[in-house]
Amino acid sequence: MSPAALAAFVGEAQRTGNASSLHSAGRAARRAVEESRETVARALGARPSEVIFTAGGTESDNLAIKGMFWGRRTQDTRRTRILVSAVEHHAVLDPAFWMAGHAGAEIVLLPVDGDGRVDVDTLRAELAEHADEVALISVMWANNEVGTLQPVREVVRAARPYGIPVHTDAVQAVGQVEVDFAASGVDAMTVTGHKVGGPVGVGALVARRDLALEAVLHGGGQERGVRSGTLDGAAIVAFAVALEETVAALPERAPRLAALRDRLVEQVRQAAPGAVLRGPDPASGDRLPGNAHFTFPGAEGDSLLYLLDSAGVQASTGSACQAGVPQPSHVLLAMGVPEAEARGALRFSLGATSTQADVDRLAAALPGVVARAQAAGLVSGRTMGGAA
Ligand SMILES: Cc1ncc(COP(=O)(O)O)c(C=O)c1O
Repeated sequence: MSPAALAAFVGEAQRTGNASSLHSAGRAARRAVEESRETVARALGARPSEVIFTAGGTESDNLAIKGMFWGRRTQDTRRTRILVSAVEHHAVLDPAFWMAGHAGAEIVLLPVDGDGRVDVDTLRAELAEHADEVALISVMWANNEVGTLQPVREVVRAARPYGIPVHTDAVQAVGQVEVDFAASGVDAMTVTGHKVGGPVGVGALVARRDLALEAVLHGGGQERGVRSGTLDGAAIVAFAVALEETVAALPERAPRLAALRDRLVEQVRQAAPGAVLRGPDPASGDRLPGNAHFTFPGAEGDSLLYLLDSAGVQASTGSACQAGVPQPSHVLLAMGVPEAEARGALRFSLGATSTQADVDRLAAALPGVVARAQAAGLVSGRTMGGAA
């Protein structure tokens, strides 16, 4: 957490009032929450009344997918289709598929190109044929694995003539690129605290007031009745402080991160000549400035991750485990990366505290780490090209 966010968190946590209570301590807590709502709205180009506080990105995505589906379905029972990009985070994909199993939804996965960019032509074709059956569209602002910036405005333009609501998961985008809710034209947008220097376990769904959105959490009727539960004032206040700070620092940070990322890409290519950069060309401007993602032929992502960790470098594979077995990333598979290559994936994320020294440490460790991971791959038989 950023020092300012931490200080705000601690200060607010010492308050005794509950933001739903009417006594003076409660009213003071309520005021702090409402000021934070204004701050969050200002930072995201939204109105305060559009900000629904939640317990983070996963909850916001679940509220968007389930709440928009039910909201639309209630108005028109023919609307059973949920259109989502094939590279969404599991916090979007899993509620969508859950709705298929439990609420009669039909999921249409929108394909992506080799850089992970959603194919808007497929979306247009789908809408031309089935617009009356579509409940909602969800396409993320930026991909969390390969950093691809999605054509969200084009998605909105395609959807608007049919009046179909669009949700975007902007968890990764906020603080890395300019995000303006009103200008984007989307109907709902997910953000989370821990990606902007705030606490974990807090976030928001920004949603237009005229969006049909059913509650997922029922109870005390907080947050305009769509998200019941006593508000976590300390987390909300700290989230607002961090978000404001992060957005204000964007003009300085984005070019600095992009330059550092470009050097990282260059140094990784020199240190590991077989490494393949995945996602858009950094020079295209279609990629998050703080993201670099590679596959390393013949190596397992998990081996690379653990070996780098012991060299003091933290990276992420982006893939999930099922029954203890690492699965290749659905994002890379959707981009057409062969499964064997997708197994050797590593994502490097640069943030506010990243430095050239971090990149140098990675470059110094990489040749030995890749050689050891490839040797381990040979032993386990999980090598590129399916040897053994
Ligand atoms: C794109 C995206 N969506 C949703 C989430 C989930 O957010 P949270 O961890 O706040 O639940 C993440 C987490 O990193 C993410 O990267």
